[in-house]
Amino acid sequence: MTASGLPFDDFRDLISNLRGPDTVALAAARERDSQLTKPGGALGRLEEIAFWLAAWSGRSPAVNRPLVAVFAGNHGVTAKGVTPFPSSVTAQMVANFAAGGAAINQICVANDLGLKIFDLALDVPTGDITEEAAMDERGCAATMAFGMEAIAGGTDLLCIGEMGIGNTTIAAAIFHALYGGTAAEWVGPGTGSEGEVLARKIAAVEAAVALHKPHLGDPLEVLRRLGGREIAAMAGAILAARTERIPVLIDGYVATAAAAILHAMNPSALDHCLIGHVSAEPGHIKALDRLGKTPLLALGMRLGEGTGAALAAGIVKSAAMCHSGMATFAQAGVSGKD
Ligand SMILES: O=C(O)c1ccc[n+]([C@@H]2O[C@H](COP(=O)([O-])O)[C@@H](O)[C@H]2O)c1
Ligand SMILES: Cc1cc2nc[nH]c2cc1C
Repeated sequence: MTASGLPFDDFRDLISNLRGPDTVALAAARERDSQLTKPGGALGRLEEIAFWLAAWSGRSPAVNRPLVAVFAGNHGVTAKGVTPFPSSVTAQMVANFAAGGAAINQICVANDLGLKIFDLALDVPTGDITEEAAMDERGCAATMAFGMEAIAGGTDLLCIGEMGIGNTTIAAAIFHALYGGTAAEWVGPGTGSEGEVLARKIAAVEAAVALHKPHLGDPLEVLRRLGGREIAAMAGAILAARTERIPVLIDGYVATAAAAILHAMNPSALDHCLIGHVSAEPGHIKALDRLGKTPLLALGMRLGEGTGAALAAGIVKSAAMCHSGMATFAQAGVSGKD
């Protein structure tokens, strides 16, 4: 935070001055790929992933310390009856993550990924977005800064995930504010809302966007007013990864809402990110279209926790291993094309 400026000023500066891809590392990766023992292009999107790793890490493609960061927050809007589960489940699931009992724990073990959980003042839900701003500017900026620290321990592939009862309402409000359309277009079942709960969810998203409308031209105001702490922290983590040359995998509908805030500020802000999977939440594919992103996986999942990103990390690891470990035609004595 600057001594004189407003809390958001440093983020605005950072986002408007992002560095681009490392074109030297990218060219070297393309050159090596052309020599590997396979027909050119035969590894399909795995080759593109290896090039993406080179461009955004600035090194030869490698994934040695992949990390899943899961950010957890609670939301005042749950008072409006927008989700079938009580907010207490957020802290209970954080305890389950710590004990190793959640889906994300198993996927991390299966793919040899590190896992860190960041819980964000779960006892103090953010403001109910249908009545007030979720956060004040200082709190929102401080939470983004906290998210930036997620990579302090070091990683070379960051998977972004979240846990927060009520946060599919929050994500829908963010997408509705950024991309327009109707509230109903962006609202889906989340953990399983239907009937009256779903109707209240649509009404809450409509009411929140109407209340804050005059301020929603500024994406950081969308984040502050309609977001939540885990959304702000994910935005901070994605941004910090860019400045530290760490490629990022984004999870589902909710994590994508955090990414969309950065993209609205600078359309190149997500160039170091791939989308791990498309969630079953119906608004996700529409949001990905707006971001110009093609997800790696489509498994009908709608859990959150970073599970879709973590599964995709297995593919990214394989892409890096093929690139770094395969023999060249010359090394293996395999004949090239006539
Ligand atoms: O990100 C997704 O694609 C996604 C889709 C459906 C549900 N979720 C998870 O479900 C929780 C929020 O759902 P809800 O119904 O309480 O708004 C939260 O913990 C999310 O991680 C996440
Ligand atoms: C049990 C449960 C686990 C979750 N993991 C992510 N969101 C979740 C929501 C619920 C309700």
